[in-house]
Amino acid sequence: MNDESPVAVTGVTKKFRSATAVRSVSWSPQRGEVTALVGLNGAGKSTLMRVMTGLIKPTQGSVTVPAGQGRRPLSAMIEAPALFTGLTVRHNLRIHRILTGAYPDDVESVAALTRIEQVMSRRVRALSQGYRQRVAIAVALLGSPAVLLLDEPTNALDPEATADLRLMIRRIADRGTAVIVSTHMLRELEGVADTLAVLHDGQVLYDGPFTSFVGPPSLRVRAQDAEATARLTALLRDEGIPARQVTDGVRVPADGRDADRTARRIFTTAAASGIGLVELGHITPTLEEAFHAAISGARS
Ligand SMILES: Nc1ncnc2c1ncn2[C@@H]1O[C@H](COP(=O)(O)OP(=O)(O)OP(=O)(O)O)[C@@H](O)[C@H]1O
Repeated sequence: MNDESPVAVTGVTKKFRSATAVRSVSWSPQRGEVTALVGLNGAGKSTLMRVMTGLIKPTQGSVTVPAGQGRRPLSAMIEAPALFTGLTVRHNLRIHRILTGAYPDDVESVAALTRIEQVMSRRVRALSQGYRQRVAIAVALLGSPAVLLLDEPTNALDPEATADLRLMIRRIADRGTAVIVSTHMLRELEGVADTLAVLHDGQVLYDGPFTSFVGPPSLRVRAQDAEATARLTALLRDEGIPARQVTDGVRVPADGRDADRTARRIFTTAAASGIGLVELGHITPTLEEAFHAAISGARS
């Protein structure tokens, strides 16, 4: 764990009687960053979050949460928000303020951060799903937690409420909290999350910058037939071009300004050897392609 990580997960495995939900996960989300914890249904996201909160004990490994230096060390919203639906929003916040030992001023500051000031006097049961979710997050923010875990917070939200939530998550992280948000929808936190952690079958397959996950663009080359494709791949490699044969042709990494020059070299090499090209174009992998590639790599 470094100075920037307010929580460290070390070698955590969680076994249930019939399933291993989390396998040897080591992970340390960073202060001031939004981390998207992405995985298919059953990948182990909720279990990992529950272990991080201390709700369940790991079978192996440990979770270290240093003292919060005046802040609450860790707070979470997992499953349905625990709100008193017959009470007003302000009353809910005041009760949780006392339960968490937060400062009285915190009630107004979390209300401002989650933009719920205009519903403070309304009963929770009269609120829309989007506002209930905001109130639940406001409750979780009492005491300025160093780490905030949100488990599938956009479930049941409409697109507008989801967009609001994305902005809110960013604002919270910008105040120095490590915000970890689980979702099974890869694109949901694109543009908001700094870091992506891909969980599959209980294991972390990728943990790094969100923007690096898809990898660089490449050139897609298709020759007239399989024999020509294999020959072209070998010729390009002889020329020092890192060509890779794939099922539908040849891929050549091609980033930025070099891409056009590399494309011309491929064209010239093919023409000089009498290889007919059926296709030569740029491709940028999508998030989904990168995700499926990561998962199928783990399966093989
Ligand atoms: N209390 C439990 N007892 C037995 N098995 C469990 C328990 N909790 C989770 N599991 C199993 O552990 C695996 C991971 O479940 P988990 O709920 O952590 O995944 P998830 O990524 O949060 O999925 P989802 O997106 O569907 O909520 C699944 O196979 C699940 O059936």
